[in-house]
Amino acid sequence: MSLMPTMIDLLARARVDLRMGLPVVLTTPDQAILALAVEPLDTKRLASLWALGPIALTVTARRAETLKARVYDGDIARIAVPSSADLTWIQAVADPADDLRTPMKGPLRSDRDGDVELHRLAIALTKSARLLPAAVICPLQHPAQFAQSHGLTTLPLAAVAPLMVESSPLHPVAAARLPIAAAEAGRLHIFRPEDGAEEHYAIEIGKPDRSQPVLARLHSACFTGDVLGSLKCDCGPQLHGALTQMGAEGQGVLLYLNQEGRGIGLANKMRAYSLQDQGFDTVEANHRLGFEDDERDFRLGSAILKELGFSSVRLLTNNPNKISMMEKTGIAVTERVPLKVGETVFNREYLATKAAKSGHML
Ligand SMILES: Nc1nc2c(ncn2[C@@H]2O[C@H](COP(=O)(O)OP(=O)(O)OP(=O)(O)O)[C@@H](O)[C@H]2O)c(=O)[nH]1
Ligand SMILES: [Zn+2]
Repeated sequence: MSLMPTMIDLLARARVDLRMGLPVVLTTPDQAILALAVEPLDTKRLASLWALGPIALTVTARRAETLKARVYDGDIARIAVPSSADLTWIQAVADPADDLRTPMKGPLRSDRDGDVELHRLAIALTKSARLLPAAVICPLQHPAQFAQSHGLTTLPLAAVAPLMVESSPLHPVAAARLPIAAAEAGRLHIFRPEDGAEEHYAIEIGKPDRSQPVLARLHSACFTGDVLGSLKCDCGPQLHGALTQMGAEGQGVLLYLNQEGRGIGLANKMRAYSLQDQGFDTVEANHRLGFEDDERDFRLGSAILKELGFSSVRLLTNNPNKISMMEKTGIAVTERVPLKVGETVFNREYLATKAAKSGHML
């Protein structure tokens, strides 16, 4: 019995299944659906899905608004898939890449009435799998039998929903001394969540006194900025500026949270960049893709700080949401330390948009 997968294991498995283009079975006591992520969908699997019955394409309300499709279900919309629709049609509705070239996707008809909790779960799963937030869905009559005969992962809503809402507990895995350019007295700690999602890191500079507020930064991963030195954002200079300040003060802690692209993943961030090349700003691009402006979970930051023994911080940030999330999750912010570095001609508009639309302090 103890070797059987727990609900957290099944959730991790479902994320991988969706990324591979496999269906997952989602159930309540009264109904069941088969859900596949649109992004890795192929013609063979789509044909097998059609053989089961009518299909709905579930997208977020953000994407539906761009498509001018009716939203009857709050934060999601169920778009009826016409029997003439092929894979290209489905992917064009889900993916805004060609919106400007082919603006007319419709007329699109949205389903209404009925219970949509399972559709909402399907969208949450595609997001947590860092895929485009869109799923093709078909009702299932005999879910247990179907899942068993096809070898599919089944997630009962009641058991999995609380796991999707809570941040997964994080555990320290390993730590070692790491002298860096900004400070010879560096120590890198690795934290691993129980749900199989990305690991996160903390670089501790010096030996900060746990009874005092520590100079801290919650840095979200930005491969383009941190590693490649992209001029489109200010992440690289912020990362190095924060470490340099910690080095100069002789102590501090920088959390490197693997929430690339404000939590949408690098592939989706590149989709957003491509939309930005078409003239949309950073917030509009996220919305056209079907995401909120910011999909990050900053509770991770407080969990890691607590695990390291800190209870209060002097937070290096310009983002008021980071401060309120720290406070809400039990880390006192005694001071906000502004971090203004790295403005370029390429990121000036991006920084202005963050100030105008996301409440960033200039
Ligand atoms: N989706 C999306 N993400 C972006 C874009 N540009 C940068 N990012 C991501 O935005 C995040 C920026 O992280 P941070 O610098 O920690 O956060 P912040 O909200 O700017 O707050 P502070 O820097 O603390 O003021 C990183 O995950 C980047 O990968 C963009 O145009 N679209
Ligand atoms: Zn960046």
